[in-house]
Amino acid sequence: MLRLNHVCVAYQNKTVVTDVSFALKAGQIGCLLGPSGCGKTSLLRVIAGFEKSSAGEVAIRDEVVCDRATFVSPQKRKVAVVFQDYALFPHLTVAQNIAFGIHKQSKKAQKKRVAELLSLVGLTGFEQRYPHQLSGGQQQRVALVRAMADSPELLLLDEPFSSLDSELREGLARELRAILKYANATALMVTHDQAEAFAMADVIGVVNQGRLLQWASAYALYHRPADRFVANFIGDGVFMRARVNNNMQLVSHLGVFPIDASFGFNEGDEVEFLVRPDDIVHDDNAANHAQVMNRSFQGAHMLYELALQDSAQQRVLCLAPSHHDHKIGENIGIRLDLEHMIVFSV
Ligand SMILES: Nc1ncnc2c1ncn2[C@@H]1O[C@H](COP(=O)(O)OP(=O)(O)OP(=O)(O)O)[C@@H](O)[C@H]1O
Repeated sequence: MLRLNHVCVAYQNKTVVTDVSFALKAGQIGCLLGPSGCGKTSLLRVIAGFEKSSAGEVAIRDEVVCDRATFVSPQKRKVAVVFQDYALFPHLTVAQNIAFGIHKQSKKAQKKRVAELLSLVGLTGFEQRYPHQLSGGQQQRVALVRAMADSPELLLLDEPFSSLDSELREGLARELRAILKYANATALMVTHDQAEAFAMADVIGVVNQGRLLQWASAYALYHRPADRFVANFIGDGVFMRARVNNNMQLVSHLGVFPIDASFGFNEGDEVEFLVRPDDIVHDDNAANHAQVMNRSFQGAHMLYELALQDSAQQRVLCLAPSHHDHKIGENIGIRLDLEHMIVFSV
């Protein structure tokens, strides 16, 4: 449905997006995730046609809409954008806002479509309200269906939850996902918030400094990050120091672990491997001990920050059931239970 090949974006000859390629299938929800200023919005604007790429190609439904020789205007792309601030017209009612993009249809058809869309987002009966008479979440839902009114091929959502309270965001993200899936819409969202990306998307692209580092499911980003930035950005975790021995094993303070030859490391290499909080198991009988430096109660779990008893006093995180109530300063037994080895050169 959407394909980007080697897309670059530049403003006044300064490149801010470099060589980005990915594809979104019909009915999929994608998300571009990255820190502020990494180039996510620029990519979205190029896909919408508000900006031209400086190199590469964008295709929607196998039709090239932007390359060196082609530029299809935004109106002709069958793409709709939901902006950060919803941009609902304050002087129009909910029904008028939604019907705005389909005003060329008959009054009867408009009314039917508005009713259908309001029912989709659970706002039947809200037709005559004005935007200021709606909550933030309700306004966001109206903005979504207004964008969907003319049945676009592709929906683009630019930080759609950023003006909402943080407690609301994840719930609304899950709700919007259900609505988009029900409508079988193809959508691409940008955000810097990974909880939103996880709640909404089938496939997530992590962007940093204008480059797409990995395009994969949330599971793969968390468990098989392809890059050190992705490993650090997604989820919690720390990098532990280790050395490669002559049996292709990692020798670390928390034990010796085999590594795959495909990693391409040699004996004596100094490396770092990723340790997630759920890889550290609290075990009173374990040979290794660590001191509780900090703790935060998370309901079912307690997240401990622990200092290892090695010369560097490396820190690790440990997610333990919260009924194990250890105080700051206590020493507790831990062992490492790694499912995948994620190793990077130092
Ligand atoms: N119209 C413009 N002219 C010049 N530079 C721009 C323009 N728009 C964006 N930039 C620059 O391009 C880079 C990428 O910006 P972009 O808005 O795409 O990032 P972003 O990841 O969406 O950031 P945020 O999450 O803060 O919105 C930034 O360095 C920004 O300053």
